Amino acid sequence: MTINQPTHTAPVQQPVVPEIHRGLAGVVADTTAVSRVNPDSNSLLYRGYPVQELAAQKSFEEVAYLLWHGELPDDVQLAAFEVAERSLRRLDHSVRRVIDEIPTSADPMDVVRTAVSVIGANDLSTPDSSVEANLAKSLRLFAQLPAIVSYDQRRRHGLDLVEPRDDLGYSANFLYMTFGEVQEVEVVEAFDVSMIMYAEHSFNASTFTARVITSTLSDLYSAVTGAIGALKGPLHGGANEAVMHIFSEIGLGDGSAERAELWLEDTLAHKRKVMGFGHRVYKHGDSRVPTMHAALLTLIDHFDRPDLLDLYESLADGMKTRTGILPNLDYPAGPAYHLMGFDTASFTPIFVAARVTGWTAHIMEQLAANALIRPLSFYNGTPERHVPPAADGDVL
Ligand SMILES: CC(=O)SCCNC(=O)CCNC(=O)[C@H](O)C(C)(C)COP(=O)(O)OP(=O)(O)OC[C@H]1O[C@@H](n2cnc3c(N)ncnc32)[C@H](O)[C@@H]1OP(=O)(O)O
Ligand SMILES: O=C([O-])CC(=O)C(=O)O
Repeated sequence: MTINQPTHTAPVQQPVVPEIHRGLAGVVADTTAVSRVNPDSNSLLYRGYPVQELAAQKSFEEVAYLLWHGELPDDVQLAAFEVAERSLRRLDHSVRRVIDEIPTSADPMDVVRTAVSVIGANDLSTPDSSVEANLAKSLRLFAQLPAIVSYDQRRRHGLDLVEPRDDLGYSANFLYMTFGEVQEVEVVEAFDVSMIMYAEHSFNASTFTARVITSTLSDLYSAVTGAIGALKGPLHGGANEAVMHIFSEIGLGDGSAERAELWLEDTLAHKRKVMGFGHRVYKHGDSRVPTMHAALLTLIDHFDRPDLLDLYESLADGMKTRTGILPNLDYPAGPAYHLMGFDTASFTPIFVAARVTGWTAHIMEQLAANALIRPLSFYNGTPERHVPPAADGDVL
């Protein structure tokens, strides 16, 4: 085979390097009406409502409805929504069978990701991306994720699945399915607040992943599955678990403040990151932290765990003094889930159960005015070169 090689020897023009936004930092990629993160006023609005007001006055179910429909439900709409959600809570046998096939040593995020994938594979309406079908799928995932997360925690501890109760609200039922008993109202309320805080946060990495997948006109379950993969990483959702690992490494109890100081000095000296601190968008503190911090204080009081508060505050104070970097939502949320009785590996799956509301709202928004998401890259690899001509007699 003869290959024509270029014969011209014109000087190679060095391409001009365009402005590159690594990590897409500071890039406004699209519009959204789902939420507004304002780092200047340190505020977060869901469909216009401050998240703090929603946490104080509304349930997670009402917030899910708001994110999907753009308005809070009235009493009739809420009653219908609750009936529908409660009717979908039970895990399908085939999903349960697949979970049972996964070793209990698996990362629970892999279990959740797989279970969502199976729900999608079983759903005959998966290819239907109409608003009605996608709302139904969003509700199905919202209703079933508590069963997946709670059952996976239980089986890791050798316990049987607890069937859902349809006389309990979302959060009370989630805790009931995890612990087999109805939890006290302070605990249920703190959990509900955490779900509202975690529900939505504009174009974060996992939501953007969901929007990228949706932009190819793939289905909602595929987009959520991809988003779960993005959330798993410790720079994103995985940080709530990492906070608890740091606490275990430092050790609770007498002298924790001194140990935290030494641990921090060593960590920063080795240029390691302290998980649960810092944020791409907020540079003066995460708008959600005060509300979640208050919920954590209620739990510390409820479970009489001042030791946890000592460590929590000394690490936050040390970070502020040494680096000026403030906690993000994962910092109070991790210890809050620990106090509620969740094992650490369940923390990021709980985040999935909350964020599925925001992800699916964005998926529907993306589809309503779709544009394929496909940015450019600047090539900095080996300059153009050519495969040497084959020697006579070479056989391909
Ligand atoms: C719900 C959520 O997903 S919230 C985020 C959860 N993630 C975490 O808690 C992980 C820890 N935090 C981080 O890694 C970062 O703060 C991120 C990834 C969240 C955002 O960071 P970015 O905007 O990409 O900034 P970047 O990572 O470049 O940090 C800027 C500087 O601050 C430092 N910094 C940022 N966060 C931290 C931290 N948690 N610990 C120590 N140093 C930090 C970086 O080392 C870097 O320092 P340098 O300029 O000397 O190299
Ligand atoms: O917005 C982000 O980059 C991360 C975050 O806080 C979230 O997803 O809740």
